[in-house]
Amino acid sequence: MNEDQYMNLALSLAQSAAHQTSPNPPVGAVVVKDGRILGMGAHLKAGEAHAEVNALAQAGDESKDADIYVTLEPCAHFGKTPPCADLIIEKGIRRVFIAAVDPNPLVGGKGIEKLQAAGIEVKTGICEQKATELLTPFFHFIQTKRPYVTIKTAVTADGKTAAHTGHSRWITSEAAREDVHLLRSRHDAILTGIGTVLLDNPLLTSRLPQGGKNPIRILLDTHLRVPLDFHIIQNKEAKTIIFCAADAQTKKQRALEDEGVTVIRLPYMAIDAVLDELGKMNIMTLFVEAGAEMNASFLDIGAFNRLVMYMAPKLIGGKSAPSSFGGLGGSSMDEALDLAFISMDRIGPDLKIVMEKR
Ligand SMILES: Nc1c(/N=C/[C@H](O)[C@H](O)[C@H](O)COP(=O)(O)O)[nH]c(=O)[nH]c1=O
Ligand SMILES: Nc1c(N[C@@H]2O[C@H](COP(=O)(O)O)[C@@H](O)[C@H]2O)[nH]c(=O)[nH]c1=O
Ligand SMILES: [Zn+2]
Repeated sequence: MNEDQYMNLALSLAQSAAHQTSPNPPVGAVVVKDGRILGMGAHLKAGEAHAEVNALAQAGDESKDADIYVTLEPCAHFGKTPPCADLIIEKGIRRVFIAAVDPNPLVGGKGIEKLQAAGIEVKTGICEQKATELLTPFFHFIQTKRPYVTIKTAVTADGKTAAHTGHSRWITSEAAREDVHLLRSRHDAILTGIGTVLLDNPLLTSRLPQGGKNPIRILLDTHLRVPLDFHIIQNKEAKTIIFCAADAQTKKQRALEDEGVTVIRLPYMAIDAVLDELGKMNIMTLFVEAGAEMNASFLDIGAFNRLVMYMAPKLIGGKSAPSSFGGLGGSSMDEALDLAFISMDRIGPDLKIVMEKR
């Protein structure tokens, strides 16, 4: 195998645990000597061993004079775990191959410096594009202290998210809806608005045949209008946090808190303020599954990173049927927000289109 193949193996290890390392990045590592793989590992949980530690533990004493392939620059600081750069030096590794450099101000470049100072040969940029894609949410979170935001919308081919009556179940197929649940399980939190809750009474859990983590439910409900008997309050399979305005009823807040709900009052209900709060809670990835008005408030300030659109080959029509983004909207196409198409896949009879904001 060549450098790229070993790095691709490390990347697939990182990818396999990508949804469980938050707020740490997903990282994979492979230890190789004379064409033989001596150890491989991924970072599995924040606060636990880093990928390099797991791979070097497997390689044991044979690590001396071996090569290590790691998808992110080895850390050089004491976080919850000791620095990987020191361990790599201690184990007598000969060469270190790195995919992406860590933008974390604590780490960036320091790991490489330490390794080179110890006479270890370091080569960076192997499969860098793939590694950077996988690390995008983490890099965004580290640099902005806000979650990486994915908006999901399900539309008919004429762009509607419901009939003009509000009826919407279902637009997309079982298969597409299961894919949504997979996405939910890959996110730390899922956000919706009181409009969607009053219309759909959603559970917002990830109900997958193979199981999966339930994201924390985030509800923006300015005046605490959510009925106490709704699923988002009564269902205890996931935590629910409600953001409301400073003048919301304290009686209702107490009743919600008695149900185990966390209520956070904001001086002003704005997406920026919510994202800052979620960043402070170490929520690295946020999934927005809401209605046109909520989506429009994210669009107005460009506060999202990715848009996942599920499109069904159906036409419903209706001049007042809702679409994915409401609000006032831009007044000329020059004001349109430019995205880029990242992928387009078929899921059952539907399309899954992923776009990213540049
Ligand atoms: N109407 C459709 C969707 N509608 C999604 C709604 O916004 C709402 O989040 C869901 O109904 C949530 O329900 P629960 O969490 O499963 O209880 N989403 C989809 O992907 N396809 C559709 O056809
Ligand atoms: N997960 C990971 C790294 N993560 C780096 O270390 C920071 C977390 O440190 P700690 O709190 O000790 O877990 C994280 O913000 C990122 O900069 N580094 C690595 O060498 N290998 C790993 O597998
Ligand atoms: Zn480390």
